[in-house]
Amino acid sequence: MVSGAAPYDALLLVSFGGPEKPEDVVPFLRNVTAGKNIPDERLVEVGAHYAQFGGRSPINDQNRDFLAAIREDLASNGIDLPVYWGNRNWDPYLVDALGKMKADGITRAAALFTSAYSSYSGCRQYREDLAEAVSDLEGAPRLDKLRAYFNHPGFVESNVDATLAALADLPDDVRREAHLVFVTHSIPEAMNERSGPVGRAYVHQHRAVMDEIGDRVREETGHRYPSALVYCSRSGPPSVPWLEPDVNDHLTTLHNSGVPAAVLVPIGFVSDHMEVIYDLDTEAKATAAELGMACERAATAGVDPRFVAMVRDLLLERAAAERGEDVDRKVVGAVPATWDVCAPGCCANLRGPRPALCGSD
Ligand SMILES: CC1=C(CCC(=O)O)c2cc3nc(cc4[nH]c(cc5[nH]c(cc1n2)c(C)c5CCC(=O)O)c(CCC(=O)O)c4C)C(CCC(=O)O)=C3C
Ligand SMILES: [Fe+2]
Repeated sequence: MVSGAAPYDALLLVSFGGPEKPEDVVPFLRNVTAGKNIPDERLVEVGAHYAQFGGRSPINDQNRDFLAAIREDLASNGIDLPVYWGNRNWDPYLVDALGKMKADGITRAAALFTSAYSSYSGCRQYREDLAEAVSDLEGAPRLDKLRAYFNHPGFVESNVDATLAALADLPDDVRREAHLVFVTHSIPEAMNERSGPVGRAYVHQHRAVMDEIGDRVREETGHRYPSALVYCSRSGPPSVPWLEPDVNDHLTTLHNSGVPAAVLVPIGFVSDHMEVIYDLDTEAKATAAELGMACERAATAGVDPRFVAMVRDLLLERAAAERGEDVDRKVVGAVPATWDVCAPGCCANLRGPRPALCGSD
């Protein structure tokens, strides 16, 4: 059978994983922070965030919904391809997913990461964990990572509509004076310096998304909302510089300069992860309430049909490229489509080299 997905015989959804019950929280945090320089106080603090939500992260349920939506989208577009799911840090683990794929006779799969941007944490670390997962698995399927999709129209347009909807939810009398506050996960400055093939891709890619959303919101509303890129979820010791400003500090700064309203746009997250429901919906919303600022949070891409259809588009694009055909790589904004195969040293591991899949190194 020749399908649009050839040479692939499967799709693998690669994600972070999260705890599903209180007893999972400590072992999950140990998995995430093994070998990382994260202070104990930070772990206690993050453990309390999970406890506040019954010890259950929303991320796995969101991936289950995403998988169901991807399967339905592929099937209704005539693409008969099994879809698997594995996580770096919690059950179902990557090694189990790959074992199942091998047992099912899968030989070559495309992999979609639930991270839209280039950085060690969002790309190479996943590639390293994939390499580790196949290291003891003779005959494991070959894997190709689908390109970073921060600037794919399916991702950006979902976020544009979510921003417009959140603006519409602000009180009428403050809407025109609102600021857009684009939020992503903070990372160490040194990690940003080494993101992508030439460095700083993490911030550069986020800025491109922020600018494109700002332009499209202006087209729709006739108003250019002032914007900033800010960060949440800083960890690591205080002596190590991470990307700033923190979202709470930024809201305070806006308030002090007389801004009465803000829309939080979590462009760094593809669904409502713990960072979104805790750092934004709980903590940042409380900061805004204390300041007396109106504040709405835009929805994440989640299972927006455009975002789900993007997965099919990226799969078919890469499949065609692997077959040696010319491909039309859909992108919006100022940054061109990113590479299919990561170059040597792309998103360098600052702790030293570890084997990684899906790259030329
Ligand atoms: C760039 C980035 C993404 C986005 C890309 C992607 O999506 O992969 C991301 C996603 C996520 N991060 C998550 C959770 C955690 N991240 C931590 C720690 C860290 N994250 C970092 C960066 C990122 N992280 C970094 C540089 C660290 C320091 C330690 C290290 O260098 O690795 C810690 C340890 C405690 C703490 O320090 O906060 C936890 C618990 C969850 C699950 C959430 C849920 O349960 O819904 C998700 C999706
Ligand atoms: Fe994280």
